[in-house]
Amino acid sequence: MKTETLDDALEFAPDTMGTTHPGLLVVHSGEQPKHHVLACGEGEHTLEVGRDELAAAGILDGRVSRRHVRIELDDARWTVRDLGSRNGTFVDGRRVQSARSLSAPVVRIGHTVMLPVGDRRPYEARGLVVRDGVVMGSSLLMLRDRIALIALSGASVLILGETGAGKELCAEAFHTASGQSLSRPFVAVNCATIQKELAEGILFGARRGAYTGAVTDTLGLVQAANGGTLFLDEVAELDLGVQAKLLRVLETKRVMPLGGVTPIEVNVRVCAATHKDLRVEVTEGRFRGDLYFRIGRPEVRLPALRERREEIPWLIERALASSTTTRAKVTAGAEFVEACMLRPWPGNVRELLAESKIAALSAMAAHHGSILATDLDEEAGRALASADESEVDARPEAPAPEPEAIEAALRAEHGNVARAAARLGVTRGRVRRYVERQGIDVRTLR
Ligand SMILES: Nc1ncnc2c1ncn2[C@@H]1O[C@H](COP(=O)(O)OP(=O)(O)OP(=O)(O)O)[C@@H](O)[C@H]1O
Repeated sequence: MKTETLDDALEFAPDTMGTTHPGLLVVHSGEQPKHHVLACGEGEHTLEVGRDELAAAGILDGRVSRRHVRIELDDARWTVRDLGSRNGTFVDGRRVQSARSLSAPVVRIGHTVMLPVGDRRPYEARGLVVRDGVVMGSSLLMLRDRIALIALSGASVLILGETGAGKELCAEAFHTASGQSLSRPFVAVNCATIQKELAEGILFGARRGAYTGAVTDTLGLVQAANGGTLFLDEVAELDLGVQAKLLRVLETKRVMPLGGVTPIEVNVRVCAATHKDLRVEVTEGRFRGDLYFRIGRPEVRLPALRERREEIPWLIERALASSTTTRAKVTAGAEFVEACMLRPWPGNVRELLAESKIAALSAMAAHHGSILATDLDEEAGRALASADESEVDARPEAPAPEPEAIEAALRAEHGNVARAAARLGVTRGRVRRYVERQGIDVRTLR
């Protein structure tokens, strides 16, 4: 179901003339995160960017030439052309004269990182907000408005999203918008971590003597959330028997602790989250249909970090500011930000925050005040190795390369493990294990 909001007017469907509204989003410059939209002229699809255009947006970058780069959106393809600049144009991390791509590339000129966008209007209208340390680009701001509307309607909500993308923050936003935040409880539980045998006691409580070891009455999480919000993270992992009991609690607004005889009145709002498709879980008999219709609708989808890359420079800044070790001691260089924007981040915001801190420590250990692309761990933010990859690695017909060959490849690739592995035709894991075993410091090869 699509939740109608007043904000839907801001969803910017292509207008009836079929015109697009391309632009360029400056996301980082001069070691600082930015959020500036450079617009093509009305009805135009080409934009030239140089020192003056950036200066007009308040961005001073001495490494950008007066006429630097031209970016064009034509027939759903981006073309990026260097205009004879002194310091070059980089597209997805590689210096180019000209490049064409179907997906929007990461473009770097001088110390400035930019993202072309097919429709600049949401970025202009909503901007980017950092509130209480939470970074919200235009898609998150729209999502927050939707969640607020659902909360006000009194319904529950299901948040779909990958691990680390910020589902719990969305649940907190739901709680706050329900008008329940003032002294009302917000209780979060990760259903994947509850042992099946203990689940009922944990959720619904237990009376003394209900089972061996129950020496006192224990309060369940449902009762703890009474009057407020119960956040059921990874709800698809809840045992089927417990699902039935939870549904009953929600329908009757009464909970019966294990070993109890009198039900207790409870009033909780449920916000559930999962990275699975609950409809498939229902079809395949792992999730109860009746519970799905009670807590699985309406749903909102939290975009993965790679779908909202404009937030990455701001999140890196948050990561550095959140630790006294790194705060005001290192800043993020443009090439580091660019490298981060080119990785898929399967662990989303959680992973980016952690890896930014590690990179900052690496920069500090090397005594440079700016974090470089080479400070980013080779494996950070990359897709996790699949079982297939390890199988390939283990095949007898793929003999391990000689140590000399590995070291030569590492030297040729200046310590870059992924590129050395590609050069040797083996997996990254194999080269990385060799590096670890031999205690090779790849940074000395850079
Ligand atoms: N937009 C954001 N701005 C700042 N920090 C964020 C943002 N989104 C997530 N985080 C941080 O990233 C971490 C992971 O977020 P959260 O726990 O909400 O993710 P999740 O989707 O619930 O993850 P999981 O499914 O693994 O439980 C937390 O430390 C959170 O504070």
